[in-house]
Amino acid sequence: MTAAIIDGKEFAARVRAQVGVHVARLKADHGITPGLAVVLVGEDPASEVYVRSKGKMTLEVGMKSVEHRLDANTSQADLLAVIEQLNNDPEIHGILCQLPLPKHLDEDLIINAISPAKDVDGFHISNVGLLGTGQKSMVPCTPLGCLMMLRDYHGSLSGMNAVVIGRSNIVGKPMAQLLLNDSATVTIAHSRTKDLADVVLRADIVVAAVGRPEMVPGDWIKPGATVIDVGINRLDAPEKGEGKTRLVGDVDYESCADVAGAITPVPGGVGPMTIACLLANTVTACCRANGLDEPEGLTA
Ligand SMILES: Nc1nc(=O)c2c([nH]1)NC[C@@H]1CN(c3ccc(C(=O)N[C@@H](CCC(=O)O)C(=O)O)cc3)C=[N+]21
Repeated sequence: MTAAIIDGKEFAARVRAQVGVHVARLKADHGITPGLAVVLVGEDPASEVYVRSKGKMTLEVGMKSVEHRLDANTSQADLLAVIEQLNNDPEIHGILCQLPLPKHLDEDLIINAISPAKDVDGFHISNVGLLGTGQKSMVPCTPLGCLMMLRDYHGSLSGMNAVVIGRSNIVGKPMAQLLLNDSATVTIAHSRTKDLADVVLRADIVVAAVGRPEMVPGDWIKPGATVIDVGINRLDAPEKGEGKTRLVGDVDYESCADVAGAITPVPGGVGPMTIACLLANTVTACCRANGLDEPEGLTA
């Protein structure tokens, strides 16, 4: 078998176009421009790529984009003051504080200082609790993007066996909640899981989110299964020339694509969907903040 490629880049462009329609409508009918603020503390190469791409796309869909770049040794009090200012700014509907933060800052405390209504990452404990109880929340962007692609490809996920590899608060756990809310049978596997190969072999849907380059080989994949690769790992690629790198996922693409029914590539899979869902969340947050009906199909 050769897997169908789930084109996240193309799907994300469609989501952004939808977002753009809603932004235009908010402006024309209500005089409101959705605004997204990104807070970046210090320099992290993974965050840099993301922030640049995100800022460009925020403007492309017609939203207001604000960036706060703070020094790596910014104090917790100063960072909290910036967040408080954004919480109180009526032109800002979404706030994203780039993770990871420098070690001297308490990540949980900072995330929970963001107003839950503006928490477009969906990391605030209040949003985590709402998602876990199946209530309306802000849904983390990466799992939301994965869910959109899975629903689009399969229609219903009801009764499917889904295995999520990875138990992070950012991807693994919320992904499992979303799959469960869509009535899949969900297993969360992780570094201590026994007989991981056998667990993954039972899956109709595999979501790999461990951050270990190419760790899932094709012989762990049930023939015809759908493979969603969340990993974005940068490896040295001396064969491409001195100092060159290449991006690989958490699954071994070649061998998995031979067995799977469908697979997301890296790059061009989950990554672009994450950014599109950030924009979608910002429009959703803006509508909720203004008591307006929120767009359909842009959240879980
Ligand atoms: N609070 C917070 N929320 C985040 O969502 C968050 C974060 N912090 N910190 C950093 C990571 C990283 N991240 C990426 C999103 C999209 C791509 C992406 O679009 N990647 C392209 C390739 C980009 C390239 O060529 O390097 C792709 O997969 O096709 C990458 C990385 C979000 N993050």
